Amino acid sequence: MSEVQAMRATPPEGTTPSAAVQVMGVSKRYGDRQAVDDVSLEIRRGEFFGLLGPNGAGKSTLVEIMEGLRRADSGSVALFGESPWPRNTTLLPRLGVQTQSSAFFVRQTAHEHLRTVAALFGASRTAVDATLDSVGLTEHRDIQVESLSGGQRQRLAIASALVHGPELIFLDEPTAALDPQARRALWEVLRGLKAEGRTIVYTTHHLDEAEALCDRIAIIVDGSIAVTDSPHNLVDASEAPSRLMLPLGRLDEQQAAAIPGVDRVTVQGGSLVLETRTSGRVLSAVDRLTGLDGVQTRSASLEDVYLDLTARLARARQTPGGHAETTEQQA
Ligand SMILES: Nc1ncnc2c1ncn2[C@@H]1O[C@H](COP(=O)(O)OP(=O)(O)OP(=O)(O)O)[C@@H](O)[C@H]1O
Repeated sequence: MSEVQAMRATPPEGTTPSAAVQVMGVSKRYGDRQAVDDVSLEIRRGEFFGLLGPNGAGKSTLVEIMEGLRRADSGSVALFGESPWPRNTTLLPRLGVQTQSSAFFVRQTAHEHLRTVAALFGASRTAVDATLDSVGLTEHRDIQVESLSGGQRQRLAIASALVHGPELIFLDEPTAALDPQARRALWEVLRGLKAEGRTIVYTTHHLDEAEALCDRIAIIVDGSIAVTDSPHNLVDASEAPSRLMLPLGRLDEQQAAAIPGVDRVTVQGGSLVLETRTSGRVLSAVDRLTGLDGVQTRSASLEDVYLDLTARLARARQTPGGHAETTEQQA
């Protein structure tokens, strides 16, 4: 038995074959930059799992290690109980991978490109047509890849990750170059894949789509997981403020700021915006002062939670020996 076969024959220690992805104590350093720092997480089969975090937080590095495209300095990864590293050809047909720098056969048309990718996995011509259609590229099927727009190319990269019907799909910022219609159309495709029981690992900077799509998310900051939970639980447990929007002219800024429970007052887009963590109390006060006609409320969103958490972590970093008081719910 070769050394490589011997390494594959033994699943990484502590693996649970029922999990789609297990990341166990993975670290990766580039020079003096610790890109991923002792990350552990488990993604269940059929789960839609989001990876969020600021630029340079280590998301792509972590995902590439999960995909078996990059080697971890330490720790291990198991996909369906098997190590993706060194290159594990038995796992490849079960994985769909779209990276930020997907490679294309640029002299081919969109349809030829996808047929070529499909042929590598033995996927059918019907699958090619259906996948091209699902990403809205049917009318561009005969255009050369190098003549497609950035967003169309991105859709082709997504199609290339999906065409062979993989069980585990990694999408790294798939909607980055998509227009709003294409973005929403992709959400529907992804919801369909989730309904079929596929597992999706999804990196995004769009907090609204993480909230709309993901069963759970992990927020990564400086190579470490700051929090892992469902978007619902994170928003529910968060201390991020709600916002009350009043039409301008009803109260001035001083009056609004004097209401007990109001943390901050700003003027935004024709509204006086009151941030509060006690919205019921503030609403009652606004009702007494000016009535609630035309008043809109917006409860905290995942974006608020994310901004609140990353700001607190950044402040904690700047304070020697400081630590952020987060609602950490490590997986
Ligand atoms: N091949 C590499 N060589 C050296 N440094 C790298 C390499 N790839 C990434 N880095 C560095 O590692 C850190 C993590 O980068 P990574 O691309 O994983 O972050 P990210 O969270 O995916 O960022 P983004 O949201 O901007 O895509 C960054 O500081 C980046 O500059």
